[in-house]
Amino acid sequence: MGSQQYYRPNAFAGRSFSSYTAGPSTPTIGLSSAATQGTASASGTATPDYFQHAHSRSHSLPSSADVVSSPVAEGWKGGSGVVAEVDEESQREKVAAMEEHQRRFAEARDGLIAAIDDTSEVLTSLRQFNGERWIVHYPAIDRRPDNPERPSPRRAQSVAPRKEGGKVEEGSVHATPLHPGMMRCSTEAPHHSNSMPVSPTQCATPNTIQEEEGETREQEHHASAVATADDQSEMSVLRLDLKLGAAGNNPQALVRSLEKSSVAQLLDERMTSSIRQLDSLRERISDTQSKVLVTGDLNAGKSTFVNALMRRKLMPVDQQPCTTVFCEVLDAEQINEGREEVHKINPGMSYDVQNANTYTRHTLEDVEGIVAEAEDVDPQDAPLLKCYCHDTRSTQESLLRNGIVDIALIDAPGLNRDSLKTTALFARQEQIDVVVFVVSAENHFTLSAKEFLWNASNDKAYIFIVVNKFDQIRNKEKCRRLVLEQIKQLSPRTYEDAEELVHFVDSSRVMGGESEGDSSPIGTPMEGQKVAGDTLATSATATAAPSFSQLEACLRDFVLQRREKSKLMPAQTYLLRLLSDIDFLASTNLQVANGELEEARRLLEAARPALAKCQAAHAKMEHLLEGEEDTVTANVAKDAQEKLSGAVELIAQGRTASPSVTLPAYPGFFGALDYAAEVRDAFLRSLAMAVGEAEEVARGATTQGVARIREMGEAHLPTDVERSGRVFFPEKMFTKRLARGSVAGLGLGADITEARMSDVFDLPHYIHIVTKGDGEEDDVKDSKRTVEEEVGLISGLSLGVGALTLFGGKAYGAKSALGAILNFSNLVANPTVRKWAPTVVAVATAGFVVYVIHDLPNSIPRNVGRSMKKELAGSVASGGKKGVSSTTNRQALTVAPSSALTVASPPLPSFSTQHSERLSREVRKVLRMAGWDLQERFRVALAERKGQVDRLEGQERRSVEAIEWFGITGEKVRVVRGRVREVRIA
Ligand SMILES: Nc1nc2c(ncn2[C@@H]2O[C@H](COP(=O)(O)OP(=O)(O)OP(=O)(O)O)[C@@H](O)[C@H]2O)c(=O)[nH]1
Repeated sequence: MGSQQYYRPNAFAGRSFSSYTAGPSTPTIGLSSAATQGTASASGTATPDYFQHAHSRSHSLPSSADVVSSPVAEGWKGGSGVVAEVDEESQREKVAAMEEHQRRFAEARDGLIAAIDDTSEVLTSLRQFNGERWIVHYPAIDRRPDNPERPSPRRAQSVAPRKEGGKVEEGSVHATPLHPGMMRCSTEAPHHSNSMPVSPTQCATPNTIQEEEGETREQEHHASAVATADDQSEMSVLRLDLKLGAAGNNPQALVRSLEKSSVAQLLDERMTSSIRQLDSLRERISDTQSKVLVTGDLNAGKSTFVNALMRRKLMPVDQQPCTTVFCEVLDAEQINEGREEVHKINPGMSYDVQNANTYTRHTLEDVEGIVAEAEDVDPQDAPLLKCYCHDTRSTQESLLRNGIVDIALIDAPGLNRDSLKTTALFARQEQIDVVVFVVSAENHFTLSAKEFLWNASNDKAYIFIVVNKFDQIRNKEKCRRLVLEQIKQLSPRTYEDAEELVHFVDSSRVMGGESEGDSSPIGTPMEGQKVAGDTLATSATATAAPSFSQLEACLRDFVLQRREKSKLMPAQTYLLRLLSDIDFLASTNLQVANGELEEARRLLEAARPALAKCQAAHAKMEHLLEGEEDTVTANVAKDAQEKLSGAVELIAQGRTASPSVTLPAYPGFFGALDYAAEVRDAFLRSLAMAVGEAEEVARGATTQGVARIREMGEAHLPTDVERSGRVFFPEKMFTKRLARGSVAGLGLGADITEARMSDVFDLPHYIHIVTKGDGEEDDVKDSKRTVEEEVGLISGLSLGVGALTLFGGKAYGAKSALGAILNFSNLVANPTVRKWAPTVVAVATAGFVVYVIHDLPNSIPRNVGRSMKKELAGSVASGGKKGVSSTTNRQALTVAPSSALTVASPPLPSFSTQHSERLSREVRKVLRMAGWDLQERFRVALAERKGQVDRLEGQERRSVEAIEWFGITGEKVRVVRGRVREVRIA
């Protein structure tokens, strides 16, 4: 066996690691037996250098106990010098193997620590990615059978597919060969973390073949644990524990029913707890200390056993149950700067040896008092003691100072109903590497013991069992058989390794043979022991019986081997499971992201052109709408203007604006004024008819406009956009005319219907005819003439006629009057005329009056028409005197009472302009509404398309990012996973 070979646990099985030097300060080969030491010195093969280049805590040759207990050594005992040389060679090999073992342990530990750090980093960034940039998909969502588009990502992508019989299929990327045995192991995953590779057979028969078999078995054992951790068909560490409500039986259904964000939130919590777990694993594997919990039935001799291991009386021993505290025995030399003392942890404090506030100091002698004080305390509140003491034995013999690892021995209270739970909880703590169960050979296993063992073996698989007080048993074989049978039931694994793990001893004998209690004070080193630093001189009383020495040797092996198993393997198993989960998550999410990217790009191929098309259609439609609105409105306005202007012209000529309205019959001279009123009414009705006709034309034009807008919608709106269901009712248009209460809603004042004298005798008109000789009037001048002026003209003309008769008279109106005077003067200058003038004038006047009266049926409509035309023409200037037309509704609102003759008023549009504006306004309103409806549909369609494109672009961006992220992460995880898988735990 060369120094390069891997450490093989079974090579040491049945023997011991119990021979180590005290460290670099004592670089001698610490042979414990004087004879062996002598041989080693004589041969001169043990050089100090050998240990110095290796480990600070190097190991040496086995102790005498080893030699005595080893079957090989038994055969060599008392042999020749050749035998001694072989022995020396064998020890050297052991040392070399142990060094290699330590090196490999450190390598494995460092590898796992690095993997823990990497995994923690990956998890942290996954959490961050989950929260900020991507909702991590939980595999159960995507592996639904009803979604064939998303095939289930194969969990075992990096695990060898298995065929019938456990053979590995070709193309497997898994390096570890799988075998039928693995299937069984797979179902017992929890135990593997504590699995003990040493078989009883190998312990008893250390031949080469069996060692090799043992090695193979060990490798397989480890491989199976690794494969089990790797070969998860479901999520394990990051598995969501979904057991809620009706869907509790079907977590996948529950996952699907939950929002993805809720699942991601649950996953985030799971990842957070995994990060915490990684931290604690890191702490645990970095911790150089191993904890050994000594527990068992009441009065079984636990304290005696601890004292025996320490070779000094530390814990109080009594025939009555007495231990009520958890007392952790530690090496003062290594941990407490060589000071022997007891730290009683203050309740509720987390112990820190550097922080004196977390504990109170006591002496070793105080332990008995503390234990006595705590007798009535609830086990849950049992004090925790840290008991620092020297173990003055050599590293070859001492469990505490073994030269490799710091060990803490914990003396726990005896199991009874009250303390069972507390101790069971304590035993399950991850920090506990080994449980040593002390049972009295006299009582075997009590109910509490069975319950504890049953539970503990689930968690720890292997329990170290000390059957104490064996000296009290007469029929030892029977006792041994019965106890082993019980162990077989309670902890099968322990039973399998019974030779290593079950020891029948008499602890009290180690302590000087005082099985009925020792009266020596607590803390007293045993006879033959000296204080720390002194060379050990083992006395006859301090030498344990062979069976106890063998127990110690096995316990040391067990603890040291367990240390590696219990510290590293859970970390490796956990890491592999976690990394497998992350890898699974990464590949699932990679698939999902690829699917989403593909989907986003496929949909974008259609969505982007659809958006562009919609935008273009919208722009075009806006332009068309504007044109349509303007065209229809302008046409309507023009038509109305023409129609109504024509109507007003007809009225001005004394004709009705509509053929369907006829003038009333003339009632005679005495009814002339009433006739004028009826004519006015008829004209107004005809005007209303004309307005109605203009409105009808506008309705038609609007209906056509609305239809064209609808057609525009049909032509340009995307096909998937719902069309407007609005129905246009043209008859609802123009229900309101200009002013309520005005005549026929024409926006005219009520006084327009009232007849006036000028309707009957339009003197200014007559004067105009007389003076100008034509029937036309100066509209502008007339329009400026006020009511008062007209009244003056009428009276002036009457008076003028009188004056013509009387050749005298008063002043009469302006220009016409002056013209008359001039004509009259010319006539008067002629003597013939002067002679006949009165007669001629009288006849002419009479004839004129007769003519006027006779022409009234014709002149009244004309007078009324002219008058109305003026009123309908509107005002053309502002700030002028208010005319008759000021009585229109609009002017009535803006012009002050008649007393205010000069007011600033806006120009009043004509009747036809008002109505054409009104019509065009309403038409524009209707068309705008129709257009607005279409615009709104376009707006919604555009927003939808824009939103869809934005969403898809976001999905595309996120998917690309996720693909990159999960690709890199998956790769990283696989690398870390490969590294973890390669870690070989001895
Ligand atoms: N004959 C014999 N007596 C023993 C042995 N070990 C312990 N005793 C005696 O058994 C009694 C109880 O021993 P302890 O060590 O106090 O037992 P314990 O399990 O620590 O007791 P609690 O912690 O109080 O449950 C004492 O009187 C011891 O002297 C042994 O191996 N042989």
